[in-house]
This record gives sequence, structure tokens and C-alpha cells, in this order.
Amino acid sequence: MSRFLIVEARFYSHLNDMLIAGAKGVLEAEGHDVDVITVPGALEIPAAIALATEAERYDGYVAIGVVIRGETYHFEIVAGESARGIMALTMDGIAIGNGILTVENEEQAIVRADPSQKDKGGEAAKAALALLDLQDKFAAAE
Ligand SMILES: Nc1c(NC[C@H](O)[C@H](O)[C@H](O)CO)[nH]c(=O)[nH]c1=O
Ligand SMILES: CC(=O)[C@@H](O)COP(=O)(O)O
Repeated sequence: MSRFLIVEARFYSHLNDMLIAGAKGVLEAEGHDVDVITVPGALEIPAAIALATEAERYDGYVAIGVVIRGETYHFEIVAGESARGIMALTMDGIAIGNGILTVENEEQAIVRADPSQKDKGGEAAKAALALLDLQDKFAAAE
């Protein structure tokens, strides 16, 4: 049993509820413990994970959020920088699955958030599990 922290940017509640259901469904089905914390937006997710790692309470993380394009360049910043921050943390050896949707409209988001459709929340949980498995394999080989 491993301990996972879902860090969600609750910008669109109904979409996050589906993404979290998908992520929790995967993790809890394999008997893992799951906590959830909430930050204002996707840009705060990497920092929240970095802060959580200092507590050394969790084995893996799932980032959950939805970024929907608006009228300005801000979409590129929020989408790109949240992904870059998460990638930097994974390159530091932290097992994180990225379940932040970056989409053009709500219709695209619903299809990807819905666990019975594209289930991107569940996919992100599976990615975190895969990285944790790799950590365990390499640690065992030492
Ligand atoms: N427009 C969206 C945001 N914007 C907020 C930023 O993520 C951040 O919280 C703010 O710039 C303060 O630092 N966040 C999302 O998660 N989704 C969006 O569509
Ligand atoms: C992704 C965003 O930051 C977006 O929701 C903000 O909308 P706008 O670009 O119209 O200010």
C-alpha cells in the first residue's frame, strides 16, 4: 500500500469532481491511501507538490486541474508553466501523474474528465503508479 496526494486546482468544480473520481478509482482499487488538497489554480500545483514532498508523507502525487482557453495569452502561461513545473519535479525523481486538462472549451474537458469516457484523471493516477513502480524496481536493484 502506498500513500498518494492528489493536488487539485479547483477552477471548475464539476470537472474536477470527475477527474478526482477517476484518479481515486484507480488508486483505491489497488488498495492505496489517497488524500486530496486544493489550490487556487494550476500554476500553484507544482509549488504545492514541492511543499508536500518536504513533509515526506507521500509516495506519489496526482495533479488535477482544468485549463480552458480564454481570450488572452494567459492560457499558454497557465497550461505551459504548470506542465513545466510538474515535469521539473518528476525529473527530480518525484512520482507525479499530470491530470491537468488543457483544452479549448468545456465540451472537450467533459469528454476527458469523465471516467466513463477518456478518464484523464485515471490515466494520470496510472502514470504516477508506473513511476513509483520504477522507483521501487531501481531501489531493489541497488
Ligand atoms: N485560467 C485558469 C487558471 N488561472 C489561474 C492560475 O492558475 C493561477 O491560480 C493564477 O494566475 C494566480 O497565480 N487556473 C486554472 O487552473 N485553470 C484556468 O482555466
Ligand atoms: C486559461 C486562462 O487563464 C483563462 O481562463 C483566462 O481567460 P482570459 O485569457 O480570457 O483572461
